Amino acid sequence: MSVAVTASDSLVVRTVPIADPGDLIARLPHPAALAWIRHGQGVVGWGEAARITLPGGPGRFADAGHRLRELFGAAHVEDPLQIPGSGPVAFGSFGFDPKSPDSVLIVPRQIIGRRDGQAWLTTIGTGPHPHPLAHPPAPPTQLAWSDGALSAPAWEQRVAAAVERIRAGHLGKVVLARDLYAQAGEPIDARVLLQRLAARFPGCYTFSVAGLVGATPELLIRRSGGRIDSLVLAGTTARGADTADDAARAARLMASAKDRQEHAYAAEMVRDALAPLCAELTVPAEPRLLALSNVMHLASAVHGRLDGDRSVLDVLAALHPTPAVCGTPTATAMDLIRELEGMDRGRYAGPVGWVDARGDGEWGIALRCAQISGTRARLFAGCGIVADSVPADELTEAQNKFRAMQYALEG
Ligand SMILES: C=C(O[C@@H]1C=C(C(=O)O)C=C[C@H]1O)C(=O)O
Repeated sequence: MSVAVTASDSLVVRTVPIADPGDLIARLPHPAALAWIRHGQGVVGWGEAARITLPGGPGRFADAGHRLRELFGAAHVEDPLQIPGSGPVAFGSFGFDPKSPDSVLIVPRQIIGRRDGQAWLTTIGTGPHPHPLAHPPAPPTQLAWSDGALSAPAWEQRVAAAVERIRAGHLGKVVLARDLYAQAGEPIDARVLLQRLAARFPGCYTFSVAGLVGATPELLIRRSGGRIDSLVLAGTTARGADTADDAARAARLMASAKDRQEHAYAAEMVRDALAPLCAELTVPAEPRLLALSNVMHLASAVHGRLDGDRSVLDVLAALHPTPAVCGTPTATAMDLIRELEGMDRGRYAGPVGWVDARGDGEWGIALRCAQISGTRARLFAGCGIVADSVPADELTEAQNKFRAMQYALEG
């Protein structure tokens, strides 16, 4: 594990209320953006007061909590607001696979937050603060697309292999993903992607952490004081060509035994993982429909009240990976993903979000996203596979999910 504190060993943190800053993304001074925004509310940050990189292992969430308690515990904090997201905040993104060494937490030098009619600015670290650079965002140009680890037909064969394993009784569900590359003529500016995603998917969580940029509909866990919320998604169909087609597709999704089963695996695991941590927990008996501009999902909104003093990172440790992105049983599905996907997911399908010094925070599952490295974007999309899955349909579903980031890059 490495902790690079770039400002000062003991952080100096100051939060002040500010007038409504308007569009948070427009406030980001340069492409290395940190962001977590939904319906125009959330937190954005820039600069690095500290960066914590974590080795792999199932203990990475506990390690992260420990390092942050040390860092924030030693900080000199002035925070008259004392609300979720005020005071010191770390943006984070964890590797999907416990074997992945990619997990990272970044404490920015400056943060702007906006929620429920309140706005604040937090400055972290001593010394001069980086001045907003006059670096206006420019959209990507000359995009060239190519397959990632597997071509579409090769990936369909892997889905067929997964269906065979499921039918043979090895497991109930596995989520298989694909990657896709986009090469641009100039370095890709995350702010353009964030603007496009936030405008097209206002109800999703538009995020950017250490080059991982996307708009996820899936809230893994929000902690505000003792209260927690989660939105479990699994079971997907494309949007219809017109209103009648859309309504017919929605009705088919709600009635589909295959999609209901995919969803039940995920909702039941989230219930079972949260129950021992909660004094109160409500899980709906039936999923409802969540419609996005590219796809529709079956969704279960879960609410609860934590028992005892647990940080949002403690809850993450209990939840990740849910069957929405891994499968059932978890260990068998993780092994099958390693065997069949032919790629390392990196931080795709891992938790992404932020945590403050009180242990409040909001974390989604990093979906509908791409890893940006200079002029290249690596996009990811996956689908839940069960006994009745049809490989060609799963390929179409993955292509529909890719559309979010393809739009972010192409406009
Ligand atoms: C794996 C992804 O999405 C997940 C899988 C879903 C499904 O299989 O129906 C639906 C929502 C997400 O939980 C993805 O978008 O890459």
